[in-house]
Amino acid sequence: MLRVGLTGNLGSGKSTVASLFEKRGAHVLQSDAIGRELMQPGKPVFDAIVALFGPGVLQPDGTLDRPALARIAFAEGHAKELNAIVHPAVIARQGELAEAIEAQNPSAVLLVESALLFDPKHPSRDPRAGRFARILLVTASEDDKLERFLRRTGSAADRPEVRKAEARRRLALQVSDEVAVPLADHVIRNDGSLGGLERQVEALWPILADAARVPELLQDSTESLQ
Ligand SMILES: CC(C)(COP(=O)(O)OP(=O)(O)OC[C@H]1O[C@@H](n2cnc3c(N)ncnc32)[C@H](O)[C@@H]1O)[C@@H](O)C(=O)NCCC(=O)NCCS
Ligand SMILES: Nc1ncnc2c1ncn2[C@@H]1O[C@H](COP(=O)(O)OP(=O)(O)OP(=O)(O)O)[C@@H](O)[C@H]1O
Repeated sequence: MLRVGLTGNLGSGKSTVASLFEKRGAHVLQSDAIGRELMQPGKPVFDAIVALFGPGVLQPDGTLDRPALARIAFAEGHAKELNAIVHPAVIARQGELAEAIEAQNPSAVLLVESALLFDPKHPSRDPRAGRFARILLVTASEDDKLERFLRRTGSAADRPEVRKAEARRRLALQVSDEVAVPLADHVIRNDGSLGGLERQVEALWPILADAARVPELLQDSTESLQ
């Protein structure tokens, strides 16, 4: 199986790219979705978040108040503590799901989608060394990222400038395209139409599918890291 880390900043278009690959037969694991699943009441991640941040992060129905948690993480500067709870659990769950996919289909292409594959403090520490044979990066202009993020998220009650400031705070915690491009094996530039995005996916898909089928290619890409 070819394990591909699919990354890019908030609003860059990773999920759109992932679904275009999925249409062609790739398997996709979305870190945000796995994170949400692990943050449900009763899960150890949920308990750890409430123990650390207090009952203020709960809604009246007992589920997590995500906007409240986002304020604590991004506006009040506690993202590091939240990440320390959520990320190891997400990575462990991804490992289990990846193994199950590989057992079913040893020549699968698996895309693991996350905005946070690179550590912003040590961006040159290559995540391929441990988890991925390839890194695929989706880039876009900052204006497009912000505009797409605003279009996709947030309640209509929030003022656009408040949501934009929130998006900028999240972006500041992510590795920039400038730093990530030289670290990636494949780059998809999402700076035009959805048709242009699909054409890039169409061109890359046979390369990834071939690499998944031919074990020597996998071997080559991991050996070059040592
Ligand atoms: C703070 C939370 C509750 C806000 O939830 P919300 O529904 O508003 O956002 P959602 O989870 O859908 O994330 C949307 C985007 O925000 C960005 N983002 C999320 N968490 C982080 C973070 N810790 N650092 C930087 N950017 C982040 C990513 O680009 C992500 O795709 C949530 O983002 C969270 O728990 N974050 C910490 C854990 C994490 O890193 N999750 C993402 C991958 S596992
Ligand atoms: N080239 C494009 N043209 C127009 N709209 C686009 C384009 N690419 C993506 N979008 C739209 O922008 C929004 C954000 O895209 P997407 O959810 O794929 O980004 P993402 O990188 O996964 O974001 P996040 O990290 O916030 O989850 C979606 O509504 C998507 O349909």
